[in-house]
Amino acid sequence: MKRYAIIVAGGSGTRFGAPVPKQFVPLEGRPVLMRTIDQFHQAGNVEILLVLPASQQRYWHELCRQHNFDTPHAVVQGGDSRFQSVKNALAVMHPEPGDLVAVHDGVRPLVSVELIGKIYQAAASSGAAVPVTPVTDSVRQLDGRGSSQALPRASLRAVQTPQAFDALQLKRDYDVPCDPFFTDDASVWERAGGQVTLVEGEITNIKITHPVDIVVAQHLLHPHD
Ligand SMILES: Nc1ccn([C@@H]2O[C@H](COP(=O)(O)OP(=O)(O)OP(=O)(O)O)[C@@H](O)[C@H]2O)c(=O)n1
Ligand SMILES: C[C@](O)(CO)[C@H](O)COP(=O)(O)O
Repeated sequence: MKRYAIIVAGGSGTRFGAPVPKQFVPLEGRPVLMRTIDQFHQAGNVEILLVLPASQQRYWHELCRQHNFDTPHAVVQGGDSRFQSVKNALAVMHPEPGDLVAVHDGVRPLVSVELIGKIYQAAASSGAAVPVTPVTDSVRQLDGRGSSQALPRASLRAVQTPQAFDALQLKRDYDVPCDPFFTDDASVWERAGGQVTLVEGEITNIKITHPVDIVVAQHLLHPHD
C-alpha cells in the first residue's frame, strides 16, 4: 500500500496580504512550506506532491537551494481554485487499489506527525478520514435577509486537514466540475456518495490565514522566545 500526500500551496494569500504568498513567509527562519513538507516526510513512507502556481516554481527552487532543503517531493502546477489544485495533483498520480492519499493545506505547518499517522490509519480502515475540533465560539446562521439565528454549537465541528482517502476513489470523485460548496476534499467525497470518519484534530494545527496566525505559530513552536 502506497501513501501519497498532496500539499496544496497554489493560493495567493489575499487575506494574509504579504508581498510574497503566505506559504513562503518565514517560520523558524525558513518558508512555512518547508516545515509542512518535513512533517509529512517524518511521518514516513509518504510520496509527496507539492502543488504550486507555475509562476512561483522558480522562486521555490531558489528557496530550496538557499535553505539546503532536500526533502524529496515532486512539484505539480496549481490551479485557479483549491479544488483545481487538488485535481491537478490527482491527475498526475497513478494509484493502485489500497493506496491512500492525504490532502493537506501547505499553510498548516504545525500539523503533528502523530495526527498524520492517525489520519492515514483511519482512512485505511474506513476509506476516508477527516480531523475535526469542537467549535469554541457561538455560531449563528444568516438568512440573507438581515436576520440570523443561533445554531446548536455542541453539534458542530471545525474541519482541518490533512484529510485522507482511498486514492483511486478520490481520483474518480474529483472528475466533476468545481462547485463553491467544495471548500475541502471531504465535501467532494461526500457529493459522490462517500462517508467520512471523523478523527480528533489538534487546536494547534492552525491554518495561516491572517498575519496574526504566523505570530501564533512562531509562539507555539518557541513559547519562551
Ligand atoms: N488556487 C488555489 C487556492 C488555494 N490553494 C491552497 O489551499 C490552501 C487553503 O487556501 P487558503 O488558506 O484560502 O489560501 P489562499 O487562497 O492563498 O488565501 P486567500 O484565500 O486569503 O487568498 C492553501 O494552502 C492554498 O495555498 C491552492 O492550492 N490553490
Ligand atoms: C480545507 C480547509 O482548510 C478545511 O478547514 C478549509 O476549508 C480551506 O479553506 P480556504 O478558504 O481555502 O482557506
